[in-house]
Amino acid sequence: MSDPVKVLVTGAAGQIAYSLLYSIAKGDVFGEKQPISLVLLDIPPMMAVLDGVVMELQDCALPLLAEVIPTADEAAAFKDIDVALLVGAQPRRQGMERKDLLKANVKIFKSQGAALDAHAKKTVKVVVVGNPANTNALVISKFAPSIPKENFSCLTRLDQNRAQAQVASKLGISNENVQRTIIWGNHSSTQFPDLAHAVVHVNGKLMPAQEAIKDDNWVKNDFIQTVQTRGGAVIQARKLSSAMSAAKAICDHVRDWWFGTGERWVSMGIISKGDYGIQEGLMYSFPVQIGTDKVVQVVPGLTISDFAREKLDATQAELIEERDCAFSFLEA
Ligand SMILES: NC(=O)c1ccc[n+]([C@@H]2O[C@H](COP(=O)([O-])OP(=O)(O)OC[C@H]3O[C@@H](n4cnc5c(N)ncnc54)[C@H](O)[C@@H]3O)[C@@H](O)[C@H]2O)c1
Ligand SMILES: O=C(O)C[C@H](O)C(=O)O
Repeated sequence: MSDPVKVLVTGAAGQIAYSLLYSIAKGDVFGEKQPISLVLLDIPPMMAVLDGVVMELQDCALPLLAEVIPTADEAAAFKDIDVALLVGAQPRRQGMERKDLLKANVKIFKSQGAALDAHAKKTVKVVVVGNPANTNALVISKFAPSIPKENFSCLTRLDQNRAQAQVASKLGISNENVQRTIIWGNHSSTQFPDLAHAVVHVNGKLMPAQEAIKDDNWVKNDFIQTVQTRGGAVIQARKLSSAMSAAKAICDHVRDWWFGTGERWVSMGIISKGDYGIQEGLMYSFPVQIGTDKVVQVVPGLTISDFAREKLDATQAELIEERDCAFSFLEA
């Protein structure tokens, strides 16, 4: 067997982690032959709860779980890690937008950026989940200047999965028969879930999703709004933010980064290099393909309609505002 992959999960005593840790430890992400060393970071008041999580992981008697390291110490947590899954942050409650969390949460990512810079492997792959995810990811990348910018991402895979599931449900087909749904921009209610390039298999035939749906009003209104506001709808129903679906999306995101996507397109927040006219340096969700070398590349050459352009720019404008606000808090 190979050496363990060292995976840090922050917010390890929280609700997303409770679903996520089992999937990682049993081999859903890094494969059924890859041993895992799990590092679990949370804040000091949560250490007793974290002890319970550690007991449960032990009681799962999983063959791949080589070691579990619970800690409240950032330096110890980031030491020599291969993968950082940064979940730990306040979740939003009913009536809040994700950017309302900015003030509390950006400080966490500044401090963790310094720890990442000082202690992690330079090849570390970073996925930010804690909201507002794009801006937190941008903050941590700035405070970890020795880690290549390409190694930072934020989670928009949950939005992609939501979009895929909405289309599957509309057409009465299975989820695997819907491909190339795209999420552009911010993991917020300004994100643009885009079906212009999506394809579906219906009755054994591959066709553009919009041709199969035959309902432009649904594509341009109901679909977009449902995906944009799905996180809020879950909060309203559960009184807690999404956790099971978020954990599943994190697994999808990391597995695809680790092994590559092949011909599939997936959406993830990455630091813009200017593709599709998006300001360089912003953490923006694009459709990407990932090679077996773990290199992420934006899908090139997509036609952007006037309708799409407006949406791409609106979510970009929100990200610029969030970025400026985050850095003003950090400088204050
Ligand atoms: N990007 C996405 O798609 C997506 C989806 C769902 C939730 N989220 C976000 O993920 C975050 C976590 O959600 P949750 O439901 O697990 O919340 P939760 O409140 O159940 O758990 C968060 C955990 O983070 C811990 N924490 C707080 N500060 C920390 C720090 N500095 N270091 C380490 N741990 C810290 C808390 O003690 C808590 O145990 C929230 O910000 C939520 O909004 C993002
Ligand atoms: O919406 C939230 O605040 C939680 C999460 O980001 C989600 O999309 O479910």
